Amino acid sequence: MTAPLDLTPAQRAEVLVEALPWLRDLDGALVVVKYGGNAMVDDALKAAFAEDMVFLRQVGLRPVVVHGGGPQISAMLGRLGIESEFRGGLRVTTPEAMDVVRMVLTGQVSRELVGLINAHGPYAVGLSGEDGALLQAERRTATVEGDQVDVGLVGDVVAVNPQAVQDLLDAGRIPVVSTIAPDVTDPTQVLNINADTAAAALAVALGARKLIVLTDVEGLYTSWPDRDSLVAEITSTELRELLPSLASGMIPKMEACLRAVEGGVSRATVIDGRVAHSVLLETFTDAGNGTLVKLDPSEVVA
Ligand SMILES: Nc1ncnc2c1ncn2[C@@H]1O[C@H](COP(=O)(O)OP(=O)(O)O)[C@@H](O)[C@H]1O
Ligand SMILES: CC(=O)N[C@@H](CCC(=O)OP(=O)(O)O)C(=O)O
Repeated sequence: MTAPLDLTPAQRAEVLVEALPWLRDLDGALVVVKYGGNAMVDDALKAAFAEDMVFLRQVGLRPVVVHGGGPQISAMLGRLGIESEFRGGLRVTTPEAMDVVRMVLTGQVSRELVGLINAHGPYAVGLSGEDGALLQAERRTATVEGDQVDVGLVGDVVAVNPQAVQDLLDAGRIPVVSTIAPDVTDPTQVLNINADTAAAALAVALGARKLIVLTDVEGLYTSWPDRDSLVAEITSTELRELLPSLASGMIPKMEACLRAVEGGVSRATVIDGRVAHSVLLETFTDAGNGTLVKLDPSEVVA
């Protein structure tokens, strides 16, 4: 590996020293990292993401990866000639589409991430919400212009049994979670769970210190697509007010951040997965990046 040529030795040392308080503060911290399908666009970026997970693990954090794969599912559905549409940010999931969702998430996206991480050693183990009864879900509707609409086999997580993930963490592994979950009323039926939603539920159940959501945009824009409206930090109260005005893809993402901080996760951030090593920058530098969601100070229970 070559050293960055545009930094002097003193500047390089400065970067390392800047990480020290963060390394100290986050020693042993459980961090849920949601890797969105739109941020998995480029092989070099995916390899950098895998390196970041191994880095976190190596310096004493406990990363849990929850991956998406929306564009990858859409591509496979297209190849198979199965129509698909999103309503209120959620894929309308027929039984036929559900088979494809499960196949792509657990058989393709998870396998690829596990392979990239394990290029560094035997760290990653893939599991879905079905494994070890990790997740249970119930069917949900989507909100479209204030109305509740049926989106088929789509669920919301209602119960998490985090033991399977804890066991892997205790064994020094990096769990890589695919967001398929059995229906709580009929465990033989699986449901398609939005990965942002599942990541938040898992972060809360695991008592995570941080939720980091990687996407393909710099962060949250309060009046999208006005490029001047990017927010560095937002409180839960401000976010609750803003949520109804948000557009499709950002709704589940920001709802997830809100749900995480309301559930006791100290920090939830949405960061730009198109930037190589964005997780390291977010975790170990003072500037951070993206949008940080924090519980309103008035809501913090002492
Ligand atoms: N207010 C907003 N701030 C930022 N991005 C927004 C906003 N509203 C809509 N978007 C869109 O949401 C997209 C991210 O959501 P999505 O495509 O579902 O990502 P992912 O695959 O990472 O889950 C961005 O690329 C952007 O086009
Ligand atoms: C219900 C629902 O919409 N599920 C998503 C699951 C994958 C996902 O969330 O992927 P991203 O994080 O890449 O968007 C879907 O079918 O696309």
